[in-house]
Amino acid sequence: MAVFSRCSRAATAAKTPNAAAAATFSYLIRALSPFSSSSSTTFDPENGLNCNKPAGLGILKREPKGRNVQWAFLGCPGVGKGTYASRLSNLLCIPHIATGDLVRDELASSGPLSSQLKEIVNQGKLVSDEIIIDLLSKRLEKGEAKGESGFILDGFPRTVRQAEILEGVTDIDLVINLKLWEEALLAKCLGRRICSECGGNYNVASIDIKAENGRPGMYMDPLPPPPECASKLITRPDDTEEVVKNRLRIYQAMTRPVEDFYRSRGKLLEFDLPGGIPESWPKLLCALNLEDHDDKQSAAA
Ligand SMILES: Nc1ncnc2c1ncn2[C@@H]1O[C@H](COP(=O)(O)OP(=O)(O)O)[C@@H](O)[C@H]1O
Repeated sequence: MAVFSRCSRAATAAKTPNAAAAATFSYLIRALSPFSSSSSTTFDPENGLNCNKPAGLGILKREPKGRNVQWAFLGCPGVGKGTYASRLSNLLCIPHIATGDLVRDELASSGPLSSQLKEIVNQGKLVSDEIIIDLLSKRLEKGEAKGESGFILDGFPRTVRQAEILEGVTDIDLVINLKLWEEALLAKCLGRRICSECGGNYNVASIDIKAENGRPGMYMDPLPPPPECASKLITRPDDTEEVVKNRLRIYQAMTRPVEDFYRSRGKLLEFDLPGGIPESWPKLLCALNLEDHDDKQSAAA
């Protein structure tokens, strides 16, 4: 609650995004910089990636800043931000923080924001910058208390104002912009299933787009649940056709400009997904100058 008050004060007192940032994220400056040495993944120009896992890990060759990575994923609903952010989080041993998950946790908690959020999310609209920053701040604060540092953000920033606030308090290393053909996005959102018990994410959609007009075809296998989850699958209430189409429209209006924000700062990595996980994961690793010698994740795709 203390963080929420600080956030509200900052939002009303500050006139510019950066001024708002300084107040709103004041504790984040303490939380994120300098990085704690207790973390599990660090960039080291001499030795590359230093991770607790002893062998078979990626060797990170870029961003030798001597601290944990701070990356963010951009991309339309259904593109696979969660899938690839979670894989990179496992590989690099840094937290994957999805603001959509924070919103859903808040919804499930029946806290004071719950009914307000339910209406917004179920219509496919964006939650206010103040609320989302408050949820993210609390998550980072909790992580800091556990010794976490560095992060892979998924679903944040989604507005230029969020990007400005984030940029005002920390130096994001890289923003990965995942791209997929629009006809696949809708099908992937509609095919999304979640295990109500373990929270695992699966997809029943089988994407088969035929080649046409010089454009190659694309095939993406479904991502079936393991037998123990098969009878417990649920669909997100905001994954209906009408709401997904609205989310796609809102992405174009509100989040597309965030791409330009990072492009102009030389931080945007554009990545066209070539297909499903087996084709895309190795190519993404390559684009990031990462290696995964112990790629059990693809086998479990
Ligand atoms: N950064 C954000 N700003 C505003 N609203 C957000 C943000 N992140 C998540 N949300 C809310 O949570 C919902 C679900 O987010 P997410 O799981 O990231 O969806 P998607 O699969 O569409 O990328 C969004 O439609 C929006 O209402």
